[in-house]
Amino acid sequence: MILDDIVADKKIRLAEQKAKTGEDEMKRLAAAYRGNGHSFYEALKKPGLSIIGEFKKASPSLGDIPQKMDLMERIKEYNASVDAISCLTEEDHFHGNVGYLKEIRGKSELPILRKDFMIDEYQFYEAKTIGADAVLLIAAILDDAQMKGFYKLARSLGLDALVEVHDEEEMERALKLDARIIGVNNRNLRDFTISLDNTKRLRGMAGADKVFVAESGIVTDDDVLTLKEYQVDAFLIGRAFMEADNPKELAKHWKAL
Ligand SMILES: O=C(O)c1ccccc1NCC(=O)[C@H](O)[C@H](O)COP(=O)(O)O
Repeated sequence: MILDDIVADKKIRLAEQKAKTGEDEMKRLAAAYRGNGHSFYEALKKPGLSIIGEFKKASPSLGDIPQKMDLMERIKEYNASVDAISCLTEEDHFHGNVGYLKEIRGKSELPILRKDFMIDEYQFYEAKTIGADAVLLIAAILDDAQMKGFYKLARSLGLDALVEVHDEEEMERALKLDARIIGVNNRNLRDFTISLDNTKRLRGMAGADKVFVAESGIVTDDDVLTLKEYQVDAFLIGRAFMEADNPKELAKHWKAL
């Protein structure tokens, strides 16, 4: 399965990174980081639909994604239309980089989600040093002890955690964790098929006190209207914005639907 390959490659990258910047040094840098603090949770929790606009250059399901505009231009579009930004920092399968997130941080006051495969404490300290406000915890690649430890670490660093689930069993685990932001991924990570029914099925399991995010496969007006009916707090949108000539107008249009 693709997740196994991604995690295996991530472990190799981590070993290389730690050889360059040791764990103690990364912790020191995280403690020394002075940022403005942008609340991912508050940005999604506020009344009305919130949109997280993603920046990605490639993905396993899409391959290389043609870039309609440079990153600077995209940041301007997102600054004028969305509520938070998601930046892929995974190198091997999404062609992401922590450098992109740093660039976004320098040019945006929106909260930023570090979209990566978080499997090691080191990445949380690094997320802090690059100016991220939130990290992704994917239930499918973490056991309960890891989820609990990483969630606690993220919060202790002042980072929010978007806990991503795909099915009922993973949702139960996210609820046991008492995660305050839960995302349902509509993409089946085995065959990459999309089903918005995932959000429909799982929405009821999370109470109204949770910030509920619908992730992936949101491309058409119908998708947006369907998901709005399910009372989600926020959408995470990658492909549609990457393919749009004018992501700002698209985000505004979808909010107004
Ligand atoms: O997008 C993939 O192919 C993928 C494969 C394996 C693990 C994760 C994957 N995507 C990460 C994401 O969560 C999406 O980038 C994000 O939800 C936005 O999705 P979309 O709007 O469909 O681009």
